[in-house]
Amino acid sequence: MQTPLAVRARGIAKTFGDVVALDAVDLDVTEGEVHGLVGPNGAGKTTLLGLLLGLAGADSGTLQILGAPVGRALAVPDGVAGFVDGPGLYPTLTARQNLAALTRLRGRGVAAREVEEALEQVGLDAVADDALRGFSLGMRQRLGLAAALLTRPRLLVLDEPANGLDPAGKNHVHGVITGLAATGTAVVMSSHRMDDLAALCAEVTVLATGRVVFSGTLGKLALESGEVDYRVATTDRAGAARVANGIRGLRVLDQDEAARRRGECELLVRGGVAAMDELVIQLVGAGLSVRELAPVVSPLESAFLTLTGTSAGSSAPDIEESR
Ligand SMILES: Nc1ncnc2c1ncn2[C@@H]1O[C@H](COP(=O)(O)OP(=O)(O)OP(=O)(O)O)[C@@H](O)[C@H]1O
Repeated sequence: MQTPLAVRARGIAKTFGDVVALDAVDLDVTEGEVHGLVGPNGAGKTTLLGLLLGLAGADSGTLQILGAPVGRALAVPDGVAGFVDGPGLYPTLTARQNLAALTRLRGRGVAAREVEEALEQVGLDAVADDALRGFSLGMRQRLGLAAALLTRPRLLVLDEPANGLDPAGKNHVHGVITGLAATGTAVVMSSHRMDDLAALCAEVTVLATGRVVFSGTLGKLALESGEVDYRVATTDRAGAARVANGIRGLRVLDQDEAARRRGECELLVRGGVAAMDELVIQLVGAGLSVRELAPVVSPLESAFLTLTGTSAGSSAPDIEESR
């Protein structure tokens, strides 16, 4: 039997004046799945999350949330919780008072014990009686998540939940998200961090200027990376470069200036996974050491840059001449 869909979006379009924020967007999220939304700034992630939260309506297309069609009225659909552009909280109230006020606003009585548990889950129990105005961005994000937890959502929608989080805060947030998914809650979250998505998401949707350019598992996304730059640490750079230059599908790139100054025995090569495998086999066969082989940019990030037509910032290193 197929797992029921928590979100089913088809052909969603949304414009703001001349700006096309979403164009023919499809999205499927199953119950119990953590689904990542990625894309460069302005790709349409927040707009799409806003539609899921009932903050705006689509211009066209169909949207079903938790099995019910979303109409034109703007309201948070039943069973949905979350926030975009940071949670709406009261700066003068304490963390605990904020949670109590928010649950009262939603007309749902919540036992004091539930509030304590939610604060504990996001790691804010020690600062429960501190006023929100002294909270950092990461602490506010965690309190927003605690408020969402209290509604016992079946679909949780989060806009860059890892924003501003220190490692301990990140652990709490990751723990909450995976815990909710394990009990059947669907989570849709945007993030600019591929490592967070890799840690949490089964599937991702990549948006670029309002269009879906990829949807599927992270394994499938990594395959879109094509050629990736790797650093090879070896004891004999010149010898390793000779071997690498003889391998089909592999290019030796100029060592960056900083590494050259440090006198590092590092080789920078560009190629696909098969060419990289061949390099290791041939280096070892030639009696040359491979102390380390690591991608300069992770295959996931590389796939993202390729699919969205963005660059890694610095221009691609020049190709080194064969010796
Ligand atoms: N209320 C609005 N009025 C006018 N334009 C808007 C509005 N909301 C979004 N846009 C535009 O729609 C496009 C998509 O914006 P959106 O905020 O959804 O992107 P995003 O992927 O969330 O970006 P970021 O990563 O920077 O948060 C952008 O060009 C943005 O300027």
